[in-house]
Amino acid sequence: MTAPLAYRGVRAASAVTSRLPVRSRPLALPPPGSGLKPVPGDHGPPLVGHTFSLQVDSLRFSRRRYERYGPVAWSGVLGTRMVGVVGPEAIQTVAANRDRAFGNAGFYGYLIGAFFHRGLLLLDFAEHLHHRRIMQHAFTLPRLDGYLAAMNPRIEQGLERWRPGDRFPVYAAAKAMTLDIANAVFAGESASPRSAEAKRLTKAFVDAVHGGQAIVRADVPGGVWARGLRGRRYLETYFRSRLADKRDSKTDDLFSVLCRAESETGDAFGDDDIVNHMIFAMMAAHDTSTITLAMMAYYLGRNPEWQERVRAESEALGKDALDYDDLLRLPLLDLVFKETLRINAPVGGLFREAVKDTEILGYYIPKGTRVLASIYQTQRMEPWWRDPDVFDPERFAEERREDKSHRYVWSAFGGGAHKCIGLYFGGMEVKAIMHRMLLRYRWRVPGGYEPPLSYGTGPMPVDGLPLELRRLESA
Ligand code: HEM
Repeated sequence: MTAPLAYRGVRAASAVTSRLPVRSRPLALPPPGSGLKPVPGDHGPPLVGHTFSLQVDSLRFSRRRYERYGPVAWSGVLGTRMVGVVGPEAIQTVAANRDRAFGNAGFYGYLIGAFFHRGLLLLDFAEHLHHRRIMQHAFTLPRLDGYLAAMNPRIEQGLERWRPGDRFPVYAAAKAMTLDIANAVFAGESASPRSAEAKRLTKAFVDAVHGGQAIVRADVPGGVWARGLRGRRYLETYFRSRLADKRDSKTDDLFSVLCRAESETGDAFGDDDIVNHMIFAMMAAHDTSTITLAMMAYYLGRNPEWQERVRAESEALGKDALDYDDLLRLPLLDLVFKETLRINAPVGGLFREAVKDTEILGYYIPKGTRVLASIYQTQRMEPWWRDPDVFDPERFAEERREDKSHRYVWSAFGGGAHKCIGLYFGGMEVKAIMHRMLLRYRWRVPGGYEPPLSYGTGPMPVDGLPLELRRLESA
């Protein structure tokens, strides 16, 4: 299985642009007497800047930049100037946002606003808090238990459809399964995943997600952006046309729950809010869980001793379909989950825009500056992690707890007001699928294979991620 043509094209472009000379200069001069330092950096080649290098080899690019400029540096990326910041202190400044200096609407609006406008992550300050308080009610423990119960049969049917073989594309299979789960558990779509209705919904959704990752960010007919806009329009029509029924229904899918959700003060969502939140939440849940599941399978394939340990733990539980409480009985699986998210954070960074003049680690950040707080890079770099490229789940075990060195050294779910609202949902989904996968299959990575990763919102495999998958004798 080879990487798609588009990815190979971007890699070739990166090989060219990364060799072109660049001119370093400060982003902006700090106010005299402020004691602040100017942010160093360079735009990169005209127009494209460092877009290609960041997309095909984000880690190498960031490590080099760190060596050259330190923890705060600016670059030209995706048609804009962006300050990248690395390290737990810098992430904390941005995520905790104590001075209320960083807003989400500006940079996220620029990147994905055309497809996901007024999603929770794109709201700011008081309005964000108001919406979050209502949405929180869709993620309580009893709700999670209900979602898991609805998920279990879909997981079983999905795994049943897998055809083991020497090059089983686990990323593609995980994507099909999480999309099917999203249709059922989020949208409450009862149609079979093979029905025309479910396929249309899935396609619209996938197109909208891809739209946000387009390099050519314009409505060119037939282009990724244009397909994304079409997908968004379909999703709006889909959810809007079902709203009245959903408001009357008592079902337990997220769509229905959001229609009924109320904050402590009795506030509820209007129709537009529900449509916008549904589209965003499905996006936020989907690629993140899919990448985590596929990469977890990859690391377990490369580390058979860990695969056997977590399989033994799952077998000892003695049941296929998990309840929410069972997750506590799978501590080794939790270590593997955390380590996978450390090595391969699917949301690689937090995108913000300064809403007033401010500073990060003593560097001057003028109002309007776009900032990326780099989670992926921080989780993969010394001095914050020992042997950062080594898969070592036990670094999270009670005796070691390497993640305790700083509150933000492991921040795969972000932090502060916008911390992932679906973190327990995501963990539950990934673990429930992996648990059943361990009971049914054994797998390994074909000799020497390493997945080519493209960097969209975070690192993701581009080739389907082939594994040698075999059914267990006893399954
Ligand atoms: C392994 C899976 C997941 C990872 C790694 C992840 C990661 C993240 C991160 C890092 C953020 C913060 C982004 C920022 O501050 O800029 C975030 C926000 C968010 N996530 Fe997740 N996520 C995952 C799964 C989910 C799931 C399953 C859902 C929904 C069920 C979800 C819904 C959201 C929403 C709605 C936000 C915005 C929260 C806000 O702005 O208040 N995520 N996620």
